[in-house]
Amino acid sequence: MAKTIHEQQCLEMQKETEGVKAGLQARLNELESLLNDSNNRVKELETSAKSKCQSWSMKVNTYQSFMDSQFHAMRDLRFTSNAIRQELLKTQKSYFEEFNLLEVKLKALADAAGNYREVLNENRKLFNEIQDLRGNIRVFCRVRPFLPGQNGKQTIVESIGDNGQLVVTNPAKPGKEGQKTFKFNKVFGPAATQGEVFADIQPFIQSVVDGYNVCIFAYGQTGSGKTYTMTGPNDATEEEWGVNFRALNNLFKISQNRRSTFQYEVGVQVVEIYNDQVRDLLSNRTGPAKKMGVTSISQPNGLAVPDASMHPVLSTTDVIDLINLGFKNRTVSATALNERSSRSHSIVTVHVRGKDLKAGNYIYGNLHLVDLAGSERVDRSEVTGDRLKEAQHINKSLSSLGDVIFALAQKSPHVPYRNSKLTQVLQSSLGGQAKTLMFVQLNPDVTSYSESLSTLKFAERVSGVELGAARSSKEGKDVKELMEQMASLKDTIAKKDEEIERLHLLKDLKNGYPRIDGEQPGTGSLSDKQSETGSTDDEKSEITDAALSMGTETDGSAEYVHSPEGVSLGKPKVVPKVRVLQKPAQATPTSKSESPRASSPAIKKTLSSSSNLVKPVVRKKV
Ligand SMILES: Nc1ncnc2c1ncn2[C@@H]1O[C@H](COP(=O)(O)OP(=O)(O)OP(=O)(O)O)[C@@H](O)[C@H]1O
Repeated sequence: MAKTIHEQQCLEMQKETEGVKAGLQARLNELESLLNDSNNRVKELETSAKSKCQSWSMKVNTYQSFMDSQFHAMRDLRFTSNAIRQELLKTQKSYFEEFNLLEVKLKALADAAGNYREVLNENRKLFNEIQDLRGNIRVFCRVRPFLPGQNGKQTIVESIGDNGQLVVTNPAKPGKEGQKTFKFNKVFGPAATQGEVFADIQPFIQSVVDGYNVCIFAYGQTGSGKTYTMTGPNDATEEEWGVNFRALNNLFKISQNRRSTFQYEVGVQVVEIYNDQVRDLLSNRTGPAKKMGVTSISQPNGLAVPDASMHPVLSTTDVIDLINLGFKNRTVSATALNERSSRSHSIVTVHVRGKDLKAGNYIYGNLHLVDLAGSERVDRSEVTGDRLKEAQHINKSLSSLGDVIFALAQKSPHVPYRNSKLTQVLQSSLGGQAKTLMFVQLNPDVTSYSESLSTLKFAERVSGVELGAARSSKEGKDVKELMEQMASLKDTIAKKDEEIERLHLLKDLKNGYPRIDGEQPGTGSLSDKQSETGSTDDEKSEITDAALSMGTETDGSAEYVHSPEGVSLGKPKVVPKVRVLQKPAQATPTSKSESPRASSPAIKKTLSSSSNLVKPVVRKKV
């Protein structure tokens, strides 16, 4: 039994052991499979770790090479920055040195700038003094070339000297006998270009910008080239521009050059004087032109014709447009001499106002550019009626212009500006500080000889008596002699001045006395008017008297030539004769020119002492 129990126990234990063994075997299997799984997993992990490791090592390599490159770049940068710093220090040093140098130079410049204005003013003064020394009334002569189709025409011009000498030959008297010599400031031959002519005018334009008044006018018979000189031919190219355009162009150029010191404004008026009436050629008005009044130059704005439209101009193109427009409106008519001849005086007035940018004050200058009407004699033009009236007005105004210039040159105390609208309009630019330049235009054709001679005599009268400062600065025997003559002439003039004063006194006393013929002024006949042209007003008589005292000749011969420089040709010791052909109307009782003073016995005596020297002429010929 015990054995059975034991056996049973053994069996149970065996069973139990087998059970445990089976369990353990299962567990072992399980563990084995787990181990296998783990091994696989480890392998997997190992593979993944390896690949990650590889990728990391690649990344590390990339990073390392990036770091290396950055390091190199940094090193280069450091080098560059060091080099730049060095360069900067060097530049700074050189800048510093240059700044110091600049400071020294700037200081010098500042000092120079301080003196600049003074030097500028001094230069301006000197420039204008040089101009004054040359004489404030200057006469240039220009000989027109023969026109196309005029080949083979005979010229009256014998020779043109560099010194302003012009010799003309009378076609009726060939040889030396028929030659006459004239002297001007300059003579331009037929080949002279517009540019060459302007080169001699330019200093006048500079004077305008410096605050002077300047008058440039062209005088001569119809077709002698007045318009060509002053404006140029129709549709002129820049080469052919006349004085007008070139003057304005130059004016703009000078003002531009001075823009750091002066600010200039330029305005233009264009008027014409026709039959002694002033018309605005740039007016917008339609219909009949408005009559314009002429004021005295004492007007604060300095405008002689305040009613004429004023056009601001900024460029030469503006000027060309305005002048062309103005000239289209000019009064022209057909004459026997020229198919379309200007019968009026055209005046382009340029007003210049310059503001001194430092001082703040203004300077004013004006420039009158005048294309005068043809100066030919009435009978030559074969005109009657209205044309005759035109011609008489032209004659009168041209004579008045001559008288004014003559009186100015004589330093006469009375300048007869009021004798014509022309001289009234130009008053601010004639006399005083003003500078006057006359172009004497000549047609060289022999058929125009007598007109040309009369033109030259007019110019001679204007220029020959001018007593500019230049003469007083010249040395030499001739000049000394001339100075003595001048002194004696001045004495004579002074005596005449006294006489004039006396006459004025008498006139005042006589004021209110009736005219001896009882005729009212202004109702005179044509001949009356011509007498008036030749004589009337007080100033004219005064000038004529003064002129007569110096010796008046009437025969028209030119034995003695007055030169603008005071150098005589031919007979230097002869006292210059002043030719006064427009004699006052001899105090004839019917003349409108008869003034109350002429009825005074004293005055009659004065006039009669000179009246036998001069014949009254229908056309004033100067
Ligand atoms: N220096 C010159 N060179 C070339 N042609 C000229 C010159 N001067 C004048 N002429 C020509 O001569 C002609 C007459 O000139 P212009 O019209 O200027 O005379 P004018 O004196 O003004 O006459 P008007 O009194 O009738 O106005 C024009 O055809 C002009 O082109």
